[in-house]
Amino acid sequence: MSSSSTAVLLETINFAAEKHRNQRRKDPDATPYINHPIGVARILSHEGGITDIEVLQAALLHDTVEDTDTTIEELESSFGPTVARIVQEVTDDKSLPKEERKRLQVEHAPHRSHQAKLVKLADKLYNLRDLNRCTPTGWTAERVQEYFVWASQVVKGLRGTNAALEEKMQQLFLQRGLEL
Ligand SMILES: Nc1nc2c(ncn2[C@@H]2O[C@H](COP(=O)(O)OP(=O)(O)O)[C@@H](OP(=O)(O)OP(=O)(O)O)[C@H]2O)c(=O)[nH]1
Ligand SMILES: [Mn+2]
Repeated sequence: MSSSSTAVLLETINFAAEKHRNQRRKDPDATPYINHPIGVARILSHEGGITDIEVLQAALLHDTVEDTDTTIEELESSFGPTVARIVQEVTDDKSLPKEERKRLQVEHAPHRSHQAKLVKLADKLYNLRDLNRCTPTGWTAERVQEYFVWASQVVKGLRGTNAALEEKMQQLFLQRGLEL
């Protein structure tokens, strides 16, 4: 890695950490939210073999627009049009009802760019592993299983994106009695 890409990644991690500063995960320990985007980028790099820095940056930033006051314009001026576009592609429209948002993820997944599909895949892999690690506060076993079922529908539309990540995802679905 060149020294400039190291600096770019640190700039990106710092931006995400500041934006998610006051957010926590839904697990009983209320883990800092930033653990999730860092883990998603790490899955892409360490397990998916991804070296495209803009994909790794988009992974670090992927929940900033959906879950904080960050705008796409802000991402574009700080990190450029490609990173901003990938984050836009993986951002749900929070003004829509939840059921509609979930349905649109399934419908749109096959039409996303390759870079956005990579981020989506790693996001789902992280969240499924997190559900196996511990149940979010207030979630029943049925809700956890429903998340797995829905995630398998989304991941179906992401097939052919990254063999290593899809193989690991497949194992998790099989453990739940689901086919991909
Ligand atoms: N498994 C797990 N998820 C947690 C936890 N804390 C926060 N989350 C977030 O919750 C979202 C999944 O919960 P849902 O109830 O289905 O979605 P919602 O937040 O939109 O209501 C994921 O958002 P997302 O990353 O935007 O992905 P997604 O909405 O595309 O699934 C995930 O990152 C946790 O402790 N465990
Ligand atoms: Mn996420």
